[in-house]
Amino acid sequence: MSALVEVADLSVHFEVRQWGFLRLGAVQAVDRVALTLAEGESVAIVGESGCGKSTLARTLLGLHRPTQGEVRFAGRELSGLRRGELRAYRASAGYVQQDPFGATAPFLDVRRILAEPLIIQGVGRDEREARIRAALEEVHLTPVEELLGKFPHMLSGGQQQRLVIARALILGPRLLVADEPVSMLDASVRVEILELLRRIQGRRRLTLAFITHDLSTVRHYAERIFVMYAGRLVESAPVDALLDAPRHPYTQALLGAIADPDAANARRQRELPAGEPPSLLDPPRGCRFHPRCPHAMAGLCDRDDPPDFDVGERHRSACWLHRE
Ligand SMILES: Nc1ncnc2c1ncn2[C@@H]1O[C@H](COP(=O)(O)OP(=O)(O)OP(=O)(O)O)[C@@H](O)[C@H]1O
Repeated sequence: MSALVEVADLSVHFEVRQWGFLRLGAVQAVDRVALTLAEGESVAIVGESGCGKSTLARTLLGLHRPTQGEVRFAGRELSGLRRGELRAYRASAGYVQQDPFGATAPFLDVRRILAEPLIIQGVGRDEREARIRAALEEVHLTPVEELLGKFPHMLSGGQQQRLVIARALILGPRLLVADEPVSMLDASVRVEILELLRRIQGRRRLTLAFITHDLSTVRHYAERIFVMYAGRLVESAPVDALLDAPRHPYTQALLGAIADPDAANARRQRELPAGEPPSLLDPPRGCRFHPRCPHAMAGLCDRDDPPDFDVGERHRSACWLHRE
């Protein structure tokens, strides 16, 4: 499989200022992340709230500029794109946000919401109408005729997220970034929306980056998992290897914290280690997980940054435990 997205040594830091001028420091939301997504691959990026998942996702979409490092899409570096090229890139990369309610303008009807990206790309009226109808069919927002004139507040939460998905797909992207696409929805519609995304991903051979804090759902929706902690990528592996034999102490703790309904797995129900993720304004030296890690080695983990170690087939873990 050829690479579609290549991220190298990527850092995204946000300057924090008081009264607009006094520099307090920088939030290291994403720090020295490297990853590659293959064309047609479905991956999940997981981690606790505030670990930098959304910042990474938005940087893949060209919405944040890297502080350091680069993001390449189909071989082209995003920060080197000119305005017209960036517009073309936006057509290649769809975005499904967490909050479907806030993602659409309340005063536009469904037809107009879906027409907007097509108008920006200069698509003519007849073709627009045909593509809008096809998009609504694809996400099962039917009967199409009835839906076209509705406004977002007339739709249920699940219907609104289908609309957001239709809009993300309408320009025929090669990459779809879905940031916690079901976390604001009722439990009853979550599976439907996840199934829909999976079917569309398979049918269109899309590269799907699925951002979530919920490891319990990813087995069904991703081929590979990337685990983030405090702005860093700490482990990546094919989904079965990561869920069945996690190697990084943070992933092990995260998995242990999942309430697993399967009694055979009840022994895995542990708590995350005490403490909070560190402040990204002043992250700990060495491994960022070391203050919470049960295996932390004094003089090493609190001093030196662990590199990525190969611990299996396409399985990498950034932990000093693997150094032999
Ligand atoms: N524009 C910004 N300016 C300053 N700090 C920011 C900005 N955007 C994000 N951050 C900070 O960067 C860190 C990572 O945030 P991010 O939203 O990427 O995490 P996340 O893992 O997606 O969390 P959540 O699941 O809660 O959305 C947080 O500390 C957040 O406060």
